[in-house]
Formats: sequence, C-alpha cells, structure tokens
Amino acid sequence: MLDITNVNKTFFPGTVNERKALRGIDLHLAAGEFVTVIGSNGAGKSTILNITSGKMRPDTGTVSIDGKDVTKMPDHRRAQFIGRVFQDPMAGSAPTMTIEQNMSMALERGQRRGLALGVTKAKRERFREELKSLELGLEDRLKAKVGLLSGGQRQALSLLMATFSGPKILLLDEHTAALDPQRAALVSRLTAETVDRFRLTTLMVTHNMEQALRLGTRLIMMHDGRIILDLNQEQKSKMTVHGLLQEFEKIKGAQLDDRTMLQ
Ligand SMILES: Nc1ncnc2c1ncn2[C@@H]1O[C@H](COP(=O)(O)OP(=O)(O)OP(=O)(O)O)[C@@H](O)[C@H]1O
Repeated sequence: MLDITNVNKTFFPGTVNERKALRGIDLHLAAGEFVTVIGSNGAGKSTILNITSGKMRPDTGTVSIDGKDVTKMPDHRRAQFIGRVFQDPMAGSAPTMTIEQNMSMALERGQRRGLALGVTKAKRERFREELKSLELGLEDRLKAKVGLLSGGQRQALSLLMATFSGPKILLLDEHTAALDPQRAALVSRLTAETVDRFRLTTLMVTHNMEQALRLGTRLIMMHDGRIILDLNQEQKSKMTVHGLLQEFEKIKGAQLDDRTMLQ
C-alpha cells in the first residue's frame, strides 16, 4: 500500500555540514498496517515522514501509494491521500478561527477549491457528531476559537481533522510528546480508535518506547539513517522496553565494531 523503496536523502551534500539522513531505506506497509517508529535523535524518523508526505523529495528511490508512484507529486496534491499530525498542538489548527471554521477548512483540504469557511447546517451537524466521538464536550463549543482549547483538545481535534479528506495514510510525528501524561493517554486512545475506524495505514514516530510497543501492529527502530530493527505484531507483543534498549545497544555496538574493523 505504502512502498518506500531504496530511498536516500543527504542534506548539504559535499559540504562540511553534510548529513546522511536516510541510507537506502526500504519500507513497505500493507493496507491498514500501523507502524510505530522509534530511534535515536537524528536517526531519520521525521525525514521518512517528510518524504512520504511529499514535503521533501528523496535524492534517489521512490515512494508509491497503492501502486502509484508519487515520488514527484507535490505535497498539496498528496494531501488528499495523507493526513498528518505534528508534535506541536499549535501546528494543526488556526487559533483565531473557530472550531467549525477549522473543521470546514480541513474538509476542503486536498480538493484545491480554496478556503471554504462557510459552515452549512448539514456540515455543522456532521461536525457535532464527529466531535462527540472525542468525548471532550467540544460538540457544544463549535463557535469557540481554537486558541482557547488545551493542547490535548487541539491534538484530538487535529487528529480528527486529519481524517476529513478521507486519507489512506496517517502520519503522526511525536503527536503526543508535548502533552501531559493524562492527555497523552487520551490522544493515544483516540489514535488507536481513529486508525481502526478509518482503516488507516499509519506511521507514528514516538520517543516513548512503551507507547511504541502498546500501539500499532509493527515496530521499526531507526539509527543513523537506517532501519535497524523491524518487529511484526507477534514479536512486538513479546518485546519489552528493556528488550528494545538491549537490541539498540547490541546493534549500535555491532555497527561500531564494524567501523573499528574498517580502520
Ligand atoms: N531540513 C533539514 N535540513 C538540514 N538537515 C536536516 C533537515 N532535516 C533533517 N536534517 C538532518 O537529517 C538528520 C535526520 O533528521 P530527522 O529529523 O529525520 O531525525 P529524527 O530521527 O526525526 O530525529 P529527532 O528524534 O531528533 O527528531 C539529522 O542529522 C538532521 O539534522
């Protein structure tokens, strides 16, 4: 369903600042697969999401969605198949606009018909129903400015709005990291429900290993631009946080040994 094939990405090539962000990444997700992505800082996790969404182009390799090569398709056109939620609760919604205006805009996303701020009665009913599923009481606050909501409420709203264009793929970039534990748990629960409800093929980056083990159907670990561990559902269900740390040390250690041998 989502096929990332032999993708390489280097920033500032040939300069002292050269950074190899992705090194020959092959990642294939079946429809409905929910992959959690963990790894060290600078491992390339966000770059994979950026290349999938079309925000960045790979230097080599391809991205295909449902068998269609989208490598050169710009992000605004890919937005019709891809929903994305960022770490910053402020990033996914416009604070000075109301909840219903934000939702209306999200509904038009990917359709290139310009901003549609007009909210019809039918739309408002739909928004109310959708908001009820969040169980945050937002269905009674359609005309409240989004800037007045808490971070958790905004992330829940962003998650809901990310599904409005009927995407096939959901990209989550540490979307619970800026929330307190209680709100992070709420948004985690809503994430699992949303992925199930819309059968979304999902990539979720997180620094929380416990969350990465609990959510999703598969787990990948990245380091230095490579996927160094890929666990299926069964392997993931038997894995622990301690086990993940041990795997990381083992693989990292092996890489360092390789390098030592080359010197
Ligand atoms: N737009 C950019 N310009 C230059 N370098 C970049 C850019 N985006 C990422 N990089 C570099 O590419 C490498 C991978 O970055 P990326 O953000 O994908 O890592 P990450 O695994 O998401 O890290 P973190 O967990 O710290 O967010 C890093 O060395 C980073 O500095």
